[in-house]
Amino acid sequence: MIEIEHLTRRYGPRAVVDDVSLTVQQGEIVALVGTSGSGKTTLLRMINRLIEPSSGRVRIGGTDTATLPPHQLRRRIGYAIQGHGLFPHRSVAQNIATVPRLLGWDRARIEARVDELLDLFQLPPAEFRNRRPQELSGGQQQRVGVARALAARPELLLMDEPFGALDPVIRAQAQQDLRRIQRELGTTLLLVTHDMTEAMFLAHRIAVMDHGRLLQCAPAREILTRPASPLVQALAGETARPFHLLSLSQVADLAQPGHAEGPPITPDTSLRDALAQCLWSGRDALPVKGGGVVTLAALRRAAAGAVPR
Ligand SMILES: Nc1ncnc2c1ncn2[C@@H]1O[C@H](COP(=O)(O)OP(=O)(O)OP(=O)(O)O)[C@@H](O)[C@H]1O
Repeated sequence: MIEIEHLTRRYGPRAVVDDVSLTVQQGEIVALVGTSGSGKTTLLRMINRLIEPSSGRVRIGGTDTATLPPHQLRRRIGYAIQGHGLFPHRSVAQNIATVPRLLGWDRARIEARVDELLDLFQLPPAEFRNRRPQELSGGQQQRVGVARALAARPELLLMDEPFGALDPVIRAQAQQDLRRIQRELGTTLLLVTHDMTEAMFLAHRIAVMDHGRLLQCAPAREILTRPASPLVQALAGETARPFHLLSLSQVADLAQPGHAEGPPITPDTSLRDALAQCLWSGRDALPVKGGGVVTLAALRRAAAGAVPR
């Protein structure tokens, strides 16, 4: 668990992070979103003390981070940034092994961990272990960056726009990978993103910042249906709101008995994709694999904020 208490960072008279308090539970994903320059990166970097707070406190698993030497703290916290920050002259395996080596793990344990992570990120170890970062695609480099951040099984992973540079297809894949891996490992994750769709897909709660202040921290559905202020509403994207709401639920949540023509849709498809299929194929209902249907009428109700099930 991370407890952020009245955290403030000033540059001169100006507080760029202003009295922010936030608790993140073990295994939870919180996405930090907000206007440009609102203090998201500064808040993230105060957690691993790449930036020192002017006042306030961060506790990780009950320990006040100010009581630990920063280098020791950083070995307990994974950190992944846009552009990956891989060491160009080191192999993939050496990059991933960075923190385990600093922690003095023995060679066999490090090698086993590197291969385990490469497998987890679907990069076959025999093929990728000895490559240099420049011999990888952008998406592969990004996965190695996250694997490196996770290498020493950190209790907490901080990510700053980790998928910002990826094209939409690889980005969607990277988001799915991250969600799967986070579930498998149970890592607590704090993520800065500019992409509200990404925040909604990944996060249990979304923290919205503006001018250094935390305006609201709540599950996506609440941010969309009960924004704390007009600015939160604007940041959540007013025109995209129905589509965001649909993206939060799956066909399985809305399926009802019945029969419909055409190719079936799988129960784990998002309602947003189901709507797209209805519109594109001109159908009023889609059959669901395994039985039942999802109807355009039900999708419309869900898009207007009705909670499925
Ligand atoms: N070293 C510094 N000295 C003075 N001001 C700084 C310094 N670092 C950051 N700032 C200011 O602090 C504010 C918050 O910056 P920060 O990078 O945390 O914002 P952000 O929300 O991550 O922005 P973006 O979304 O544009 O990446 C900005 O106005 C920035 O100009």
